Amino acid sequence: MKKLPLQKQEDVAFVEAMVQAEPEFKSYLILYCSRIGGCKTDEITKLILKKLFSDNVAALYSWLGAKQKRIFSHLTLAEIILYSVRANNKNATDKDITDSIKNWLRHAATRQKNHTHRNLSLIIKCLYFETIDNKLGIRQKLSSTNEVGIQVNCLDLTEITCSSTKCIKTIDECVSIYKKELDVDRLTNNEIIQLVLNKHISMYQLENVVRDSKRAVMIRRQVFGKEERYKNIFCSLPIDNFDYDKVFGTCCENVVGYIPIPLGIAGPIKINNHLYNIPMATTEGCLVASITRGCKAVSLYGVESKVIHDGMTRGPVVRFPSASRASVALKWLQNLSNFNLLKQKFDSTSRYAQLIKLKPCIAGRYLFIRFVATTGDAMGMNMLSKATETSLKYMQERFLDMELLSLSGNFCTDKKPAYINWIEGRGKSVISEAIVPSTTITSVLKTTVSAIVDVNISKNLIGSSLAGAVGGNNAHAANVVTAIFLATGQDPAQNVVSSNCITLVEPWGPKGEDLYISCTMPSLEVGTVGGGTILSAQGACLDMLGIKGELSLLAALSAGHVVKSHLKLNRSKSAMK
Ligand SMILES: CC(C)(COP(=O)([O-])OP(=O)([O-])OC[C@H]1O[C@@H](n2cnc3c(N)ncnc32)[C@H](O)[C@@H]1OP(=O)([O-])[O-])[C@@H](O)C(=O)NCCC(=O)NCCSC(=O)C[C@@](C)(O)CC(=O)[O-]
Ligand SMILES: NC(=O)C1=CN([C@@H]2O[C@H](COP(=O)(O)OP(=O)(O)OC[C@H]3O[C@@H](n4cnc5c(N)ncnc54)[C@H](OP(=O)(O)O)[C@@H]3O)[C@@H](O)[C@H]2O)C=CC1
Repeated sequence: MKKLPLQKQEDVAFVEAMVQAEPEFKSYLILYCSRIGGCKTDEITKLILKKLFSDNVAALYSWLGAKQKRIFSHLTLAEIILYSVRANNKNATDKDITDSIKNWLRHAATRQKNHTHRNLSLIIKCLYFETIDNKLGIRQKLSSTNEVGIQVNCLDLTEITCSSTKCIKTIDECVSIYKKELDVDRLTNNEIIQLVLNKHISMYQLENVVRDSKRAVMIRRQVFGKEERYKNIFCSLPIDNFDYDKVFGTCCENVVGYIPIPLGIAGPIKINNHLYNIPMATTEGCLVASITRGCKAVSLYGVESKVIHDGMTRGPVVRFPSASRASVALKWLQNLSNFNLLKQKFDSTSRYAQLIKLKPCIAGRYLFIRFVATTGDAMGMNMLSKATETSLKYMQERFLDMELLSLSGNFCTDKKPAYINWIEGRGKSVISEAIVPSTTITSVLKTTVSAIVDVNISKNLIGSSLAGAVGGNNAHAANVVTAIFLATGQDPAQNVVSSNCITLVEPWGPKGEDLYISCTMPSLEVGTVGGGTILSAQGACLDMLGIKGELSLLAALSAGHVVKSHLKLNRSKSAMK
């Protein structure tokens, strides 16, 4: 077996012999190389070179044999590269391509020195050869190759099939294969695209149909890419190095790639005597710097933080024939033994969700019931929805005239500003406090206690109240909440309610030279299991915080960051001076 990238001169000699002896193998390699991708000529060329040659072997070559190296331009592989690059970019000239090759070969020795283990060898089973050569119509020719087969990445092999610009089968044959066998293993990507374009397969069902998430994403991109206006879009949208299996059916539909967001680390910050670094995904320059300065400002005494209440909510709306019937149901709900009956039903739906409270509210013949429950380490919205639905079914057995209008009656309230969350709390209710010594106020924040207090009163208290803000008595809690939510796989839309925060500051100490600051956040909707936390990058950020399975800490941490972020107020004040 040989592996790509080729590691030794003997491997190169072997493949050279193969491509010269087996025209089909040469075509196969061209297809393989032309699907490696890239946008500009230099990038395409280097990606191909990187897939084919290790730095070890590349260091033995120069384009024309200079420095007594082997002559790369004499290789049939060089011809294959030129051909494959042009297949990607028709405008690529021989000079552009050879310049890229020369340059890449020239630096091989340095790369080799710097990254001895960088070689990303792509391994797969020879089994795929059979599938692929069938698809390409090469058939048994490569069976001899199997003994010596080059190992390549199965995904790349799949790409090869899609690279074919023509359909080998007619659309009717494709439909027949798809319908009869209900799988598309025998179809090339291009043939599947034809099935999508002809509406035999829904775009969003590709994962189910091809049973290979990455292949589905690639096909979808190609379908969209057929539209002139999207032709160049996908060059800038990454596709690789992402676990699409985790996404499908859980995090997103109709997936065509992912959006990279810069991830910064703020801190460290001391919360309840532990030091944390804070992962923040943001595109707002200055934010991480601001939070890091805030963390520095409270580093002497650290932050004390507590979760004072825990309860995720779902508030359905039901309707009765009359207000008086609705009031009977209201009374029924207020009875403790009925609560316990409902709780039994509610709790039976999950190992973790536990009903702790019901808050009914009546408006004419409409009854709103706010179910409040703890949800273990999960944010809990799906759990609440499932458990609430089961509880309501039980209630409907008691109240045959009860009509369920909506499982969410906006009395929850999820993803909308609402006083009920501000007053009653939702998710984790967290308080955090810190003391900033006078010396820090001067040296790190470069302002005064009175200036900070002044800004906090005028802006966060008076200004926000004049504006009629709900939970907006702060400077930029949403900045911190959202950046941490994105980094750690929380539901980003829940920044609306989670950013509720009131920041309070006072002069502190015998002479009032120090600053006391607190942040109260009644509705942090966070989890360390479920939702986007299952994705590996987001999981890694949770690992950085060391809080998987210890949710209260995340809540505390978020609040702690906000404490720090609010110290940024001094900066505005300085600027005003
Ligand atoms: C899931 C559906 C769409 C099914 O809807 P359905 O009608 O059962 O599905 P269908 O199989 O009959 O398909 C109908 C069409 O939906 C689309 N469709 C169907 N499936 C897909 C898919 N996989 N990917 C992409 N598109 C899809 C597609 O256009 C399809 O037409 P077709 O192309 O087949 O002719 C529907 O039940 C729905 O919209 N549910 C609501 C889900 C939702 O909005 N979730 C957001 C989270 S809830 C939340 O965050 C806030 C909340 C709820 O708490 C706020 C509150 O308090 O109100
Ligand atoms: N449905 C809706 O209306 C809304 C849904 N969402 C979305 O809901 C998702 C989050 O829902 P959520 O309910 O948090 O997550 P999940 O739907 O992923 O539910 C959590 C799952 O993890 C299991 N679990 C395992 N270990 C634990 C543990 N230690 N603590 C808690 N649960 C554990 C639960 O078990 P078990 O099965 O025993 O409960 C449950 O199956 C997000 O994707 C969010 O975007 C957001 C807003 C509204």
